[in-house]
Amino acid sequence: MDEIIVSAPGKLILHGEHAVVYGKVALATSLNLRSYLRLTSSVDEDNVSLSLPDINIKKTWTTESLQNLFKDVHVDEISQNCLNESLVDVIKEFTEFKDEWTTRDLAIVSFLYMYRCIAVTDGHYPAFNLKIASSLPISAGLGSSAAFSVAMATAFLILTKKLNAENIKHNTTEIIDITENNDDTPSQKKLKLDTEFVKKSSNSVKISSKQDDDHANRNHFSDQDLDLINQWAFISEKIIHGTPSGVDNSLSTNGGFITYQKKLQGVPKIEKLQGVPNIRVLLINSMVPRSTKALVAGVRQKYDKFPSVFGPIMDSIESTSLQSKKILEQLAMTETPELMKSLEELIKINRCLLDAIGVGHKDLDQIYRVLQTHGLPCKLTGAGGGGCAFAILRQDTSEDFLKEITKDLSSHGYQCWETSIGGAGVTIHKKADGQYQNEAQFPKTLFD
Ligand SMILES: Nc1ncnc2c1ncn2[C@@H]1O[C@H](COP(=O)(O)OP(=O)(O)O)[C@@H](O)[C@H]1O
Ligand SMILES: C[C@@](O)(CCOP(=O)(O)O)CC(=O)O
Repeated sequence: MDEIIVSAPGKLILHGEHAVVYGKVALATSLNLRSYLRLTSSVDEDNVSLSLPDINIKKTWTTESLQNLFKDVHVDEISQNCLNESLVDVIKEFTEFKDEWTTRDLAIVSFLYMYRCIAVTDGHYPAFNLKIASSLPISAGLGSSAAFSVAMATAFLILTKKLNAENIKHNTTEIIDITENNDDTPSQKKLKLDTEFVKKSSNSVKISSKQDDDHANRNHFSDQDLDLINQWAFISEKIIHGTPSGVDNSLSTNGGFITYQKKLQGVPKIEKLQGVPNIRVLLINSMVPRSTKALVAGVRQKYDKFPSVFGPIMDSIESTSLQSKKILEQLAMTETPELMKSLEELIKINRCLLDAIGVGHKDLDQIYRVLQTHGLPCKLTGAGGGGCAFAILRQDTSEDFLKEITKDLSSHGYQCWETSIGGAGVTIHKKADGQYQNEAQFPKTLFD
């Protein structure tokens, strides 16, 4: 069957979570865990179907019902630059989760919003099946919502040919769409899907890490395409999160290593770091689910109550980002015990700062204690309140040492694994020899 498959990575914030919401610099990198989106032509050609197996959601709407829903929305009210709150309200009313809004429900609102704003063009409502399945743990601080948003924005932009035309060959797969009749025949209009991208090395995104070269080779978006994807993904993040800083979607779009700073006015400052060393990272999942939206709102409340206390803490968190960035740059030359020690010290310091703003959790404390007995400092990553923590491993860390740590952590019910970082951002998976590139990494549920 004709299809589009795209994927977008999760992220690891090394330093700067929460502070980044207040305009401070964050230091972050992409993960090798990704969310995969598969868009196929609809068997029942009047339907739009959404399948989100990771959060147990399956929904189908007729294109006619969606047309009715959005009949009063004017094109000039739609833009990737700002969230249309009244459109969100219309969708919330329609989806019937009227009282208790969970983040999970907001995935549907975000889908319908993006469908209307990107997939509908010239009053034409396309029918299709869309599925998103992730190898990322959801709501664990690794940016699953951003990966979800980036993958969705990209697929809709491809579907409607809104990405840089120079980059796209219009000769590949096709999807059947019967909602628009040509002449008097109840005909099927064939909508071309642009799944073949021509390599354009002059403006393709630069991957700063030495790792994950196969991902890097698949990424041929222009900077302009990436900006458009990122802008739309940010809108989706706003629906799911409320007040995101934009660091997660920027990283999921671009991949690699970045420093990110939100500006109160104007575009955020994103610096792509080049030549970052091949650092080893251990990820630990506390298995405690939490909501970024609730945690960010909780910090905001306390910040507003005690600005003179929270302001300097946010400044200090920013300093951990900036100092660590400098160390990473030095590490690119050579790994010395002193530099590794400084990186570890900053991790310990920031962990205390994050505790001070109230985003710790007793299971995270337990993880810190277990790793400390092995001499490994670690900190939470993402919004905290549970979710994931990470530790940086020295290059000579042995397998036996890692096995011991894993055993210790799993005896407390925590998962841990070494992960590779700095890989490619949003990627289109093309078929070669009857197989998709990196198909082995796709979650099984993508094809169920
Ligand atoms: N694979 C997915 N399928 C469906 N929804 C997803 C998926 N990944 C993320 N989401 C959306 O993002 C939300 C999780 O976002 P959040 O709480 O910020 O956690 P994270 O730290 O993983 O980004 C989910 O509740 C859902 O709305
Ligand atoms: C806490 C914060 O800095 C990061 C949240 O990351 P995550 O959603 O927990 O993956 C919020 C933000 O940057 O929007």
